[in-house]
Amino acid sequence: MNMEKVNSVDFGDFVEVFGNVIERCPLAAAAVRSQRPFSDLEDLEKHFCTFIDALPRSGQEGILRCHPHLAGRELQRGTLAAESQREQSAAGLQNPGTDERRRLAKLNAQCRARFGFPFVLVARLRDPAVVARELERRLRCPPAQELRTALGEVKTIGRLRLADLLGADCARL
Ligand SMILES: NC(=O)N[C@H]1NC(=O)NC1=O
Repeated sequence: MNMEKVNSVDFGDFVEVFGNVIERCPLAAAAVRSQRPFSDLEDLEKHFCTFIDALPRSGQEGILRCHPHLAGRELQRGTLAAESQREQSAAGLQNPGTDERRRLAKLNAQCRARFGFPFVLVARLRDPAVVARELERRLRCPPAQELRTALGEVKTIGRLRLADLLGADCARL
């Protein structure tokens, strides 16, 4: 898919295609579309980042809360959004060993209790042991730092999803 196409599709198609660049947040795509025309992938990505940065803290936390748990029940059931299912499966999180599953569930619960939102991390670039180690490290960080880290991960997940959509000849457009 080229940028000419991205810039010319109608609102409904744009939101349909880019509606999960930020997990379960089609509002981001709806807002970004008004910034057309986009010059290239980086420009489009920049507008998604600007949308996130402009939100009040409550909105940024809301974005994080829209993310499914890493290695959670939805992944085992196959009910995640297609992108999440692919990313978490690529990290080997679908079939972790029993100990690893317990460890991740405990870390997820501790994160929710401490920060009020789930851990968000670019799953496809890591494996289960690295994910668990990373979560243990982040659990000890101050809340403001964890919010910044998690939003940085959301942006990277979004950049990779955009690259997938634009790199592939998107059949939905
Ligand atoms: N919680 C969380 O990080 N979820 C995700 N990360 C990722 O790369 N895909 C996801 O679904």
